[in-house]
Amino acid sequence: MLYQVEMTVKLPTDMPAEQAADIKAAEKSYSQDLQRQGKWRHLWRVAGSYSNVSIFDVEDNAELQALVSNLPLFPYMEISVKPLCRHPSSVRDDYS
Ligand SMILES: O=C(O)CC1=CCC(=O)O1
Repeated sequence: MLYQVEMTVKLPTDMPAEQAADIKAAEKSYSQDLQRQGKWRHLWRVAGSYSNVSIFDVEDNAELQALVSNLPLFPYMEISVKPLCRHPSSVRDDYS
């Protein structure tokens, strides 16, 4: 199943810079691993913000919940999820 996930990062303003850098590095490593597995299909920055729009390709709601809740930045993000299905006018054949 495909999901559009929008994540907005809200780090506490008083978080030490080194701690923030460590969490961001862990987030990058975690997300790149999922991208290489094909589970995190797209990762786009929303221009002008500290938000991203991502497309996940996972088995079901439970797998999405597991992956997203393990994000190192999860405690510091607002997240919205929209399930996607194929558009009848789409000419692409590389997703279901
Ligand atoms: O910077 C972000 O949008 C948060 C994030 C998600 C994956 C990643 O590497 O950073």
